[in-house]
Amino acid sequence: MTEMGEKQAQVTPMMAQYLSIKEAHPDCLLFYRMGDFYELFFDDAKQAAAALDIALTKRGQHLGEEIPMCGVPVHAAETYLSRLIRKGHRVAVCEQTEDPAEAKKRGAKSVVRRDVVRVVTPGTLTEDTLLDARSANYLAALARTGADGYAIAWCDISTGQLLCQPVAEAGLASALSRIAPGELILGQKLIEEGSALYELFREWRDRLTPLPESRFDSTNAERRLKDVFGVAALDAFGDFDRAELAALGALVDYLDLTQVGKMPRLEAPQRLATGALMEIDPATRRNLEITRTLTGDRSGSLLAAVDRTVTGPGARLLAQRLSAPQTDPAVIGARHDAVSFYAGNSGLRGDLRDILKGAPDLERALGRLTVGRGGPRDLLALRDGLALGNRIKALHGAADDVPALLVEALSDLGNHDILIDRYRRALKDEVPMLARDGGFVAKGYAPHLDEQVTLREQGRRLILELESRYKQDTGVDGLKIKHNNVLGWFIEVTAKHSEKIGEPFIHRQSMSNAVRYTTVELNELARNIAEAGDRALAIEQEIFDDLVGEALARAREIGLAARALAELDLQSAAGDLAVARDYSRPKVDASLSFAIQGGRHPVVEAALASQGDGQGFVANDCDLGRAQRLWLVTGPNMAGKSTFLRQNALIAILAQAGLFVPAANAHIGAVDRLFSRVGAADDLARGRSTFMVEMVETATILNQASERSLVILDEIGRGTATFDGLSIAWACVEHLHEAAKARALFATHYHELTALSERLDALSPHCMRVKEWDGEVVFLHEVGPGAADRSYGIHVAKLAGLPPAVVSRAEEVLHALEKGEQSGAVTRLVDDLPLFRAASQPAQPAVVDTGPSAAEEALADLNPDDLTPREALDALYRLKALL
Ligand SMILES: Nc1ncnc2c1ncn2[C@@H]1O[C@H](COP(=O)(O)OP(=O)(O)OP(=O)(O)O)[C@@H](O)[C@H]1O
Repeated sequence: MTEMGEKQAQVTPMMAQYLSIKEAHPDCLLFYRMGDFYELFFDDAKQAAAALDIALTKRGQHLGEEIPMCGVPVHAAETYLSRLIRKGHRVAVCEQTEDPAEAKKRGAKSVVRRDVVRVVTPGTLTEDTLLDARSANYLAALARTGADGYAIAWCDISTGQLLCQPVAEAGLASALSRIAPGELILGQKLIEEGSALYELFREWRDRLTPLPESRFDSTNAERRLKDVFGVAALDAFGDFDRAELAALGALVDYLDLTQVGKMPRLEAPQRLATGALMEIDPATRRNLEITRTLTGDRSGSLLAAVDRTVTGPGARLLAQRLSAPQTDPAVIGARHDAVSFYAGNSGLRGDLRDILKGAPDLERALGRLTVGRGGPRDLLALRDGLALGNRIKALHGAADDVPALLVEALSDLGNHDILIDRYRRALKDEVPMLARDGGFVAKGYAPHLDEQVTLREQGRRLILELESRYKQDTGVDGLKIKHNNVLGWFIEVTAKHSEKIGEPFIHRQSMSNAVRYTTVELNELARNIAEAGDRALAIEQEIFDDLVGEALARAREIGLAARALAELDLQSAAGDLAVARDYSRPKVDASLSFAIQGGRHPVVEAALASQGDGQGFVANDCDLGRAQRLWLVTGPNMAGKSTFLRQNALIAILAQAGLFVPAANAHIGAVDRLFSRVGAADDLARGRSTFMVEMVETATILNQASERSLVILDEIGRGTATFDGLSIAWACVEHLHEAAKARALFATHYHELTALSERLDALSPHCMRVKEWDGEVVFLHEVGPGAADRSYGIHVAKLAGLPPAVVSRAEEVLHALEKGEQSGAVTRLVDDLPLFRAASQPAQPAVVDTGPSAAEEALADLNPDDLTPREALDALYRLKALL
């Protein structure tokens, strides 16, 4: 035998099994179940030990080398899993799929059968401990076909919602940033270097799961989808193109692959029509801090400022609505009706919110049950969540004029009395996490279970009796009958009493200070107890499966009720917000108007209110009607330009998401796309400077904005030399006005741009008001018509604590530059550009010492006292001629 062959022959049967399972899951860490542990070997062990900071040990040898190993206890596996998933790993969980006793029957050396039962990936999580209760976790698939272009399909496996939409290549970034998937599966080719989308996917690289192209085959996909939904044709769900089918099919396929045959409950796929949602590109989404701030926190975002929901599902629905504002005035109006209803019924709203505060997360409980990972607590969640439905329906029973959206939600709560009643009878109020621990079925529900429980308890009582009898018989008072997992039941006495122990005691174990025995009688009792216990557990497991089965048979209805609870939470929370913060109902229609009266910034206003220093937020109007659709906003630094711009964009988002808005009045012609260019950040990871980022974002806007769009541009061009910046800003304003014709707010320090209002009819100059008081500047935060004349930058610099010497020097320079303006020595355009004025001053001629000039010499020769007036005049003429 060759050396290699010899080594291979040394591979133990268990290692051979491990290696073949591992080979089928090369991209995952393999959690290999051994008793009470999941063990990891070889490279997996090294990676996991480093990621989890646990000890790396060794176990036996493979091909002459020691095998690195680490392990995590099964009972604590979730915590370790969550850490691995967060660090970007995928984990294949491999369980023992037969009883070790069965394996033994095949021969002493046979290995227990094992199989991967689940592949844990970021987009397929269902455990509460692995998920954030207030944000959705989407798994998305992106497909491309030659004829139809791209499509994205996505689902939340804990809720079963399945959506898809066709997307143009240019819209991919927006769509992905809206969905924000926890995991994105896509064809390998799309992310190959050189692919047109390579750049786009860099941003998502931690969440990508590339798969072979064959998984995106639309014909296979169609077959698979028909299978999963049990239909002969998919037409009933909508008219899907090939790309959509491919994306949906790949998604379903991947679920099957990772859940290993336990397909989660999926609702019929819903198709999002093009144009149904307000498009918000990734930069705008980020900069407007809709669901997260620029630093990635929820707190400080628009979502956090307006979230008054009291349940996890309600919060998730709100995040989803804010991420995807609608464009259809009818859909939006229906939501506003619902908010209006709760805003106007404070008693009902308060009662509803009190009920909802105790609501369990029905959606996620159902999600876990459908993939076979549920436990008794999930059944309790169903029981209690569905029971709330009845109370909520009763609460609304007496209300008048309940709007359509809420009527539908109330009807979706459904009638689950039979299930609730059965669960009430079947389950205890305190139940363990896992069904296999037993002890969750209520007494009286199943007599044959109670019998076994009684037997088990009787057995325990008999053991106590036995203990006191043995104490008497032996005269050893300290004799005890105990139980542990290794020995089972045993009798224990301290070592010094051991000589008093004889018949019928059989020695089992000697410890340093105690000796353990058993007896035939105790063995008998123990066996009875164990058997009763096993039988009880088996019965409980059967009951559990039965209860789960009943829920799964009604999964669609329970899903609807869960969604309805989320909707009711969201709408009543929105009503509460409207009242508490004085938000009003916006009018959204198909016009092109954008008229906000008394608008406020939801986040800044809330922040000022919480500081409570009496400095309230100053409300401002904004009217981008046809005649003045482009506002040019000038004003000093710190006067509130950015706040004003952003507040109008946020008001549009809130209104179209279906919420009320922080304004006295708002009339908005539905915005189809929202663009912003605000703030500036380097994108060094992509090798883009601040100015480059600014220009890329500006280019997107100018290329894509139309008259239905809303554009906010803050200080375009400030990142480069003043001339360049002004020219770019100038051209952008012209383009927006003439070509895109979008409703737009343009904030700038280039006051020169206001001159454009003479030529561009719909350009309307506005400025932030300030008051000068005793040499100090007071910001009024008020927007009014007209243009600002100064920037007060030095004033702000002083407020910011620039050293006094620098501030006074800056004032000197400014003064000199302003005086220079009157010299008329530079062109008019340059005059208006303070920074460049200095550079453009004509250089002073260099002084070269060439001796006295002829005129100077002639002058030196003159003696005024000797001259008559006539001679003096002649001399003057001579001198002039010498120059
Ligand atoms: N309408 C308002 N009411 C009350 N305070 C406001 C208002 N608008 C802005 N502020 C306050 O003024 C601060 C500065 O506002 P903002 O950043 O919008 O100014 P800016 O004009 O864009 O400044 P810069 O030109 O320096 O970027 C804000 O942080 C906020 O606290």
